[in-house]
Amino acid sequence: MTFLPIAINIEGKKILIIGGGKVAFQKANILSLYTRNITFLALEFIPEIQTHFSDCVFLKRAYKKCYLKKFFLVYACTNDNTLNQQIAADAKKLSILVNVCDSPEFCDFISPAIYKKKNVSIAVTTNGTSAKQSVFLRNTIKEFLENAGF
Ligand SMILES: C[C@@]1(CC(=O)O)c2cc3[nH]c(cc4nc(cc5[nH]c(cc(n2)[C@H]1CCC(=O)O)[C@@](C)(CC(=O)O)[C@@H]5CCC(=O)O)C(CC(=O)O)=C4CCC(=O)O)c(CCC(=O)O)c3CC(=O)O
Ligand SMILES: NC(=O)C1=CN([C@@H]2O[C@H](COP(=O)(O)OP(=O)(O)OC[C@H]3O[C@@H](n4cnc5c(N)ncnc54)[C@H](O)[C@@H]3O)[C@@H](O)[C@H]2O)C=CC1
Repeated sequence: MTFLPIAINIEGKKILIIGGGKVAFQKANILSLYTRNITFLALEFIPEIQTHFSDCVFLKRAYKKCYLKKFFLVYACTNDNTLNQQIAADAKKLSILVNVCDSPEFCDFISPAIYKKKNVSIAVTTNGTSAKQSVFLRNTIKEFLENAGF
């Protein structure tokens, strides 16, 4: 796997999160540092998502390929590994960039661990190999910068 870190323009672009559990909530929380243009599609949503993202769009239904149309980025965050891989295959056919929460090798892009302050974003990735290490490094950098008065 080789992932190039880039910063992508999402102004006016719609983002779809498929899944309504803890991982979907985590992805949405990070996305919401940048946009509220988020649609959730799942059979069930945890209450935290419904409370914190009440201004977003909710589609309570089973996944079908046709729902991917018109989205710029898609996050496959269901608890069904086969379905997540199917979503990745469907997105690729439609030339939509996809993140798959349980299979880095199927990701067009991965989610870094982010520290954001105003226009500055510091993003750490491990090329998809260890989310835990990314989180540890992000937290260490954040603490360092906060202690330095940034
Ligand atoms: C490849 C990637 C794809 C992607 O999702 O984008 C991926 C994949 C996987 N994560 C797994 C586990 C966990 N992930 C987290 C948390 C985060 N994961 C994130 C990113 C990424 N995770 C991408 C790589 C980024 C890189 O290159 O380093 C963060 C940084 C950003 C975000 O999600 O937005 C976010 C922190 C958000 C924050 O704090 O801000 C925690 C909780 C924690 O550590 O705090 C655990 C439990 C750890 C434990 O308990 O051990 C598993 C095993 C699943 C299983 O089978 O159980 C896989 C699958 C696999 O690796 O095969
Ligand atoms: N990348 C990451 O940061 C992490 C990834 N994971 C992986 O993420 C997966 C999801 O974890 P959780 O959010 O905790 O799961 P969860 O069980 O809380 O939520 C799963 C969601 O998928 C939805 N879903 C299932 N089948 C569906 C279908 N056919 N159509 C539409 N929606 C459907 C459910 O309605 C539910 O909202 C886990 O299986 C795990 O492998 C786990 C931890 C961290």
